[in-house]
Amino acid sequence: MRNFDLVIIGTGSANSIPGPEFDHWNIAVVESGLFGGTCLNVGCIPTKMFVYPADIAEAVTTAGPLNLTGPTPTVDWPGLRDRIFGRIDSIEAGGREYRTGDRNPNVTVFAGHGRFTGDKQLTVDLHDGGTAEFTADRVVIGAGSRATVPPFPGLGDRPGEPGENGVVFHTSDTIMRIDDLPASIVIVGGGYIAAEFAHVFASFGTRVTQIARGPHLLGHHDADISVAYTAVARHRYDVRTRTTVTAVEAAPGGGQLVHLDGPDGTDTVQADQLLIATGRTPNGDRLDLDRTGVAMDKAGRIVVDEYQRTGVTDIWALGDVSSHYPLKHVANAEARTVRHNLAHPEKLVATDHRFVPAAVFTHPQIASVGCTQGELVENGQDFVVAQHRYGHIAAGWAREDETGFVKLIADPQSGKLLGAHIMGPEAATVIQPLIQAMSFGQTAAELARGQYWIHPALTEVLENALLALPAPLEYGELDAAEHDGGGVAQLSNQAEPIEV
Ligand SMILES: Cc1cc2nc3c(=O)[nH]c(=O)nc-3n(C[C@H](O)[C@H](O)[C@H](O)COP(=O)(O)OP(=O)(O)OC[C@H]3O[C@@H](n4cnc5c(N)ncnc54)[C@H](O)[C@@H]3O)c2cc1C
Ligand SMILES: NC(=O)c1ccc[n+]([C@@H]2O[C@H](COP(=O)([O-])OP(=O)(O)OC[C@H]3O[C@@H](n4cnc5c(N)ncnc54)[C@H](O)[C@@H]3O)[C@@H](O)[C@H]2O)c1
Repeated sequence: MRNFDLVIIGTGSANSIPGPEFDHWNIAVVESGLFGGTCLNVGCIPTKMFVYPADIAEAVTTAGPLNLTGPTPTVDWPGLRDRIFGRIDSIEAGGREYRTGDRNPNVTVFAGHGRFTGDKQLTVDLHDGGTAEFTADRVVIGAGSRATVPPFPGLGDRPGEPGENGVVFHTSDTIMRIDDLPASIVIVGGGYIAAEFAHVFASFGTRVTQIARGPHLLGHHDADISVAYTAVARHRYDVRTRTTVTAVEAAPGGGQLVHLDGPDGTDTVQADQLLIATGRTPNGDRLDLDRTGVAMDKAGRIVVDEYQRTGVTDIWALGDVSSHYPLKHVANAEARTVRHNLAHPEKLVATDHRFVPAAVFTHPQIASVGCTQGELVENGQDFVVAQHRYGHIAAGWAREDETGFVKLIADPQSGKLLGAHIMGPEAATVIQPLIQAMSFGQTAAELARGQYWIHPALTEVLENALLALPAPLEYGELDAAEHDGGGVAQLSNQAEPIEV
């Protein structure tokens, strides 16, 4: 049986591991799907390529307060879709060609589903019908995750294809490739994917109904953000919270009938398309891990330590298959850790998971880093809070922004930030100085006054929020700091959700 120095399962972030330092190793790369993984093919990149035109359509159609009125843009969906995937599909093909071609003579690509058959022994069910069996000195598992589809009555198990009862549903894997812009869509789920696609379709003029079982959308975010975001979303489209799907059936005239049970009783919504966005499941359960001794936790994630080591020597895991943070920038960071540790087993480095930021590219954008207020209350940790509205800085006036805000949470003793939560224009970019301050140990006061803030840029909303935080020395003397322009500072547990 052939032996490889290294076997890599999955070509998402793990595909960045084979580099010049491993040119003397025989490496097997196993990929069952599209080369480049989720982010490139069905995740971050295509979704954001849909979000950007959606942002423009939304801005144009809601520019009345800026004294701009005009026709609603017409969306050429097939053109938009083909432009996006024309670029992505060629990158996918180029990535596959790069690894299989002459430029990587030490790499063998196996197109098929890999799984363990023994201790560091694997088999691949090849797409061409054969199998490949080999052993490995080292294995990197970067097998990612897949869309979770709940067993709603009437729902089949193959997205994008009619079930026996004629029902067609989509996941994020298939919805971006549909033939036409739907007149109506039901989106099930209250998380990231639902928020981003609801924004895309609502901006393009599709009638959106979003179904969430919790009381608010984006329920894992800081409560002020999820309450405020839910209110904004309700102004844009039909949001049904505390609502569950009881059954789905094909509508007689085409489309789907989605039966619901919510606070006002039962209801049925008919829509051209149905998108299920109810979370993702790590793919470790499809690797026969018990054959090699790699453990998974109760949520199905492969258990790794801070060096990305599984419990089995020389088997590593990274990204969605093992991470508590299923985000591309985290998968990439974990891949860098594994790459270093494979090359320098005597000098291991750990992945820095201290301050993992995330953004939801919906409307308005949302970005966060660190603890939520709810987590701090639960942990009994002391904190101070400050908020500042975009509408109270000049860049917010320019936009007539009425909903955006920054919420900062800080440690009253050290003056360092514990968490930051932003909803508003360019939140994913605006938050970066806060991530930097937290990562490098700067205090809120140092960040606020140790640098210039360009006027009149969006980042002034951070400057004002930072200044609204009580300084560590003032802690205990202050119960509510007034700050010009609408910021508020409050001691622990006194922060009220801001109203929109
Ligand atoms: C719609 C959507 C939007 C997203 N947007 C963002 C975003 O804006 N920002 C962000 O940070 N994150 C985003 N994410 C999350 C991000 O895409 C993932 O966290 C990231 O891609 C995970 O990378 P990975 O390398 O762990 O796994 P993947 O990229 O999923 O790679 C795993 C690969 O392994 C292959 N594979 C699995 N099992 C096997 C097997 N047994 N044998 C062979 N091959 C196998 C799969 O085919 C896949 O190609 C988004 C996700 C989705 C679904
Ligand atoms: N911008 C980004 O960074 C970005 C964008 C998209 C996805 N992602 C990543 O992908 C992951 C998956 O996204 P997602 O939106 O599918 O998951 P999510 O965890 O963000 O949200 C899942 C939603 O589905 C609901 N849900 C779960 N099971 C359900 C059921 N049986 N019935 C009804 N509702 C149910 C949950 O209550 C939640 O509202 C995210 O956690 C995130 O890490 C990131």
